Amino acid sequence: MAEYNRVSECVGLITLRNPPVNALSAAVRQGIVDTVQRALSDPNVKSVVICGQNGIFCGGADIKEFGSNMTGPPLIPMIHAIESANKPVVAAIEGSALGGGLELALGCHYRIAHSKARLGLPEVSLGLLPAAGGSQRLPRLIGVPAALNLITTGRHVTAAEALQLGIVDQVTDHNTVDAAVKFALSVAGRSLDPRRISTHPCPQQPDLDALFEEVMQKVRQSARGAIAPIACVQAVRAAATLPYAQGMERERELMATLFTSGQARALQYCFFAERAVGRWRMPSGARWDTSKPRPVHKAAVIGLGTMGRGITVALAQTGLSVIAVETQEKQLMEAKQAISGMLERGAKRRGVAPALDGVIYSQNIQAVADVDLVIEAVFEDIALKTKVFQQLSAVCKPGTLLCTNTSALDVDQLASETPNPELVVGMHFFAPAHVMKLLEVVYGPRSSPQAVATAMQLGKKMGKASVAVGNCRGFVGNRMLKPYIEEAFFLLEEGATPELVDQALEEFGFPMGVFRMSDLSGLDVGWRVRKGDGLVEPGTASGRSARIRQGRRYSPLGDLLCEEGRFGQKTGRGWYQYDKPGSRVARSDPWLHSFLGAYRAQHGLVARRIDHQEVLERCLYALINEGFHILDDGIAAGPEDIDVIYVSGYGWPRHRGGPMFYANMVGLAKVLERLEHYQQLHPEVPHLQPSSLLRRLVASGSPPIHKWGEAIKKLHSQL
Ligand SMILES: CC/C=C\C=C\CC(=O)SCCNC(=O)CCNC(=O)[C@H](O)C(C)(C)COP(=O)(O)OP(=O)(O)OC[C@H]1O[C@@H](n2cnc3c(N)ncnc32)[C@H](O)[C@@H]1OP(=O)(O)O
Repeated sequence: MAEYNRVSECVGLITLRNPPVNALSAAVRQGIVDTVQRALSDPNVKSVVICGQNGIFCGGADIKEFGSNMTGPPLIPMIHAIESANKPVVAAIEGSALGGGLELALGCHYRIAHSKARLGLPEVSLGLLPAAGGSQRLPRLIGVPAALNLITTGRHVTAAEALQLGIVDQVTDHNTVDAAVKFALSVAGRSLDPRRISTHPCPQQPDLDALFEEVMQKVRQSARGAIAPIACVQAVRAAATLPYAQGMERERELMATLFTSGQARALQYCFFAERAVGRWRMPSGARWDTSKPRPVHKAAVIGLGTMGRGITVALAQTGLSVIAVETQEKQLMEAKQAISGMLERGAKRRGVAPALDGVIYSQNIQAVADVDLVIEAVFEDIALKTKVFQQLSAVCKPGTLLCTNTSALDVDQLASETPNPELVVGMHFFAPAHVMKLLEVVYGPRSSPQAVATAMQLGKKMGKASVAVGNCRGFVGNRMLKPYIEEAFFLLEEGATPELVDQALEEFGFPMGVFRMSDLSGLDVGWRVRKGDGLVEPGTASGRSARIRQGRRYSPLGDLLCEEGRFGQKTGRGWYQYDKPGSRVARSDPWLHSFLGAYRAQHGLVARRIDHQEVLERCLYALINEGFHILDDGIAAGPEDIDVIYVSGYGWPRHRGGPMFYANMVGLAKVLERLEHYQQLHPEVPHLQPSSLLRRLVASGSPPIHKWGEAIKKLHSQL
């Protein structure tokens, strides 16, 4: 709703009230329409101020309403009525003015912002465009290039940048509403014609066609199949080339296409999923809202390899004191130099001072005696990690939380080697740890809720999408990746090439296909794991039996490449070839193609034609199937957890919502039918055997994804 008051005798003050972000719900829109009319019809009111309660102007349209039949007054005429008013209307912007919130402000005649406010048109990140006149007014106000930048990226700008761009008229460090009221009084009675943005022509721009062509090309490249950024460019083009009314019509048409698209649904799902994972719960019943995190002022990182360095930077950038420990002097000095460089570059980018003094370097593990939390990031070796944990248990003050950054080892086993297993959790960072958004917080049966709450809160402070997951081999992300990679290997055996598989996955929207990604991360990583699992055998055997290991189909292709010293980019050869070791541009490698031919001949495999559809179904449905196993096992609390992990850490295209959302969109029955089909063709591949949860969900009528939680509970209680 919107509240109306008269202040300073002749200013009508309208306050948007819809916690937490004053979203423009039907009730708020109705409130604005009513109160604006009231202010305009009151002869004692000379000017109007619109503000939001609780220090936030407005977070935009109410995204929750998008999925339902929208009622209440529409935004466009509401904003138009404000712009057409014959009394000055001033927006008092505190906190955020985003999306429809900024569009409302652009309909006002003046905008006053608090210095800490953020403004933006983030609709593109929800699969939409600013369709309440924003795509038409902003270019008229700030020019085409700046508007294109803001609208196609959805980035939020500070009040200072907004002032510089001309979005706001004044910035204040004081009470914004008071400043806006004072301002409103000062402009009462002035002509409003020049203040109605929709009546302005777009500022002239030389060589408009070339500009739009260049931007469109850039946007198409980075969009990876997302349609909203392209529609945003088209809408701004309409602003630049058409009269306002026709531009609005084009805005409406483009929005109509986007609004009902699967992409908008997926992106809006991601928005809520990212918030839902913060409300974590464990199978024990422990939950986010009943578990109090411990304060963390001082942290330590043990082991300053690539991961440890990134973690140190991520911690220091949150303002924590960090003790960074590396036992070898040379490595410690190298790490210090690298960490300082990363901190300096990060600070420069963010326009702040680097937190160099926040990190203390030491060769001695005793230096961590008084820290609140330790993150161990030594080499992935259970014996080594166990030793470090035992040392930490002896050195640290009582109650220090012990976290392990492992991607594969058993967190429970590690915890059981310490006197206080309740203080142990996994913190699985992704490289580079100061850049990548994802953090899996891994709890074991003995991890205390407080330990989980503390790690989750620290993750949030570091700006990570933190997801609490149970302990199992590979946790959630890597566990699901295994069948995906295995299917890609099998496809090569059956006749595909790395180029074909990668192209199908990249067209789907992954930034890199499985083979280009494997070249980037290093083929030796998986080789080491497979060796540890006793799967690697000398490469001379041939025939089907050579490709069945531990009772299931196995492809030794990756092992054979490693035996050739082809570890990917770092050796200049992998699934592709590179100009030199370390170079990043992958080129097709004729050697690899003849190697595949020889391999198939040796194993009696006849290459067949494989299309993109089969690549997608085999790789993605195998991965999704593992996701259902994970849900059934209670390792992830809900599909949102899996989807946030995949979108934030594994390059799953956000406009497809994550693997479980994608399965829901494709239809669970279809996923089940295709898995059954492939399982019949490949009975020796257990990961193609449909999960029992998937079967049960289909049998119970394929409930929509937001009802899976209930369905899973019900299905479990029936077991
Ligand atoms: C014809 C025209 C038709 C449609 C036009 C659409 C234009 C639009 O306006 S689309 C919406 C554009 N706005 C946004 O994208 C802003 C989204 N919100 C945010 O970026 C942030 O929430 C924030 C406003 C910057 C506040 O951040 P923070 O303080 O970190 O809080 P959160 O945890 O993010 O949010 C708190 C709580 O509010 C819910 N919420 C936030 N924004 C909206 C919204 N626009 N609609 C509905 N609900 C919103 C958010 O989901 C959180 O609630 P949970 O229950 O935790 O999910």
